[in-house]
Amino acid sequence: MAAEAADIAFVSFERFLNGDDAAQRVVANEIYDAFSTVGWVYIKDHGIPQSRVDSIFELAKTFFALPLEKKCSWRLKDAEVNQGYTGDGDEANGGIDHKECYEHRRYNNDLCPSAAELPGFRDTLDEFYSQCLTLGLNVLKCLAMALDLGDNFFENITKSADPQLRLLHYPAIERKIVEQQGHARIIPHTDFGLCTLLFQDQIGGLEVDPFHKGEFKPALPVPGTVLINIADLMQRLTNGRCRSTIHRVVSPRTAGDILPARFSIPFFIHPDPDVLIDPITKSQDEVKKYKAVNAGEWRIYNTKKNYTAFKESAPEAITAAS
Ligand SMILES: O=C(O)CCC(=O)C(=O)O
Ligand SMILES: [Fe+2]
Repeated sequence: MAAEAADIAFVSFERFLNGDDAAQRVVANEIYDAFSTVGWVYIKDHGIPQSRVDSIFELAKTFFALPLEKKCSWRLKDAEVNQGYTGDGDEANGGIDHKECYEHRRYNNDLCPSAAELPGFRDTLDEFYSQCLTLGLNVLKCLAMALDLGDNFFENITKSADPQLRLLHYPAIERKIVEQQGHARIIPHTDFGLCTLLFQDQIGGLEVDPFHKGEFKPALPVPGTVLINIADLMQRLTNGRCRSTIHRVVSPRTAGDILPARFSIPFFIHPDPDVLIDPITKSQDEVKKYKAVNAGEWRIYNTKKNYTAFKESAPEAITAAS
């Protein structure tokens, strides 16, 4: 059942972190090449120690192993805040996902287990969050360099941004349940912010459809790397130059009637809520492919759309702006 893996480039970030301006520009162009084709890149030598990443997976295991009742005491209540625990079945836009999540934020973080409830959880996640934010902003700086937007373009639109660090658990489950029509571990979707950092364990099952032809290919786990993918707002902002591509999590392409549990850790970067995402054009005759949208409204709209419980209250205004 081995399938050809998606053609996702590997870029070493060491030359960005320690190199001179010329070395940084080479890295920037490599990243841009990946983002403007498949929309995904593996970054290695990124500066976040593997031991830290491993410790976050351990925290996730501890958290999700708690009784459901306990996890529900931190249940996500408000799509506008989008922080806390989401149970299996509570989130999926147009299908059925078999997963549970915990969302961690830097400013709105009331539904986070306290040090007394889960020692080390908040502090370790806070530290990891800043490491992800630093790496993410550096990768965005690469994009700004490659696109000649001014090196600080993204820094300037993320000053008060409150990205979302997500711990994801796909429980062990019978293969035949996940493989029913309309079901998945996470159904095909694009992410809706600027870009996403994604750490995954060794189980597999993440697949990307790079050219939207319905041909999903595995995006294999590679230790020591982080996957980064472009999301919808970046596609809009770059007038389609960077591609937000469809992905899903399904059964890993291995034998067995029971799928083992899988854990992953995405970090979704969104701009400041008051920023207008208006496509950037490079010449006078380039036509804008997308309407301008307000980043804060976009985030709330898309979050509400995904949560079964909040769906009815999703504002209609943005639907017309696609
Ligand atoms: O679990 C994964 O590997 C992917 C998760 C994902 O695509 C998402 O949460 O948006
Ligand atoms: Fe995703």
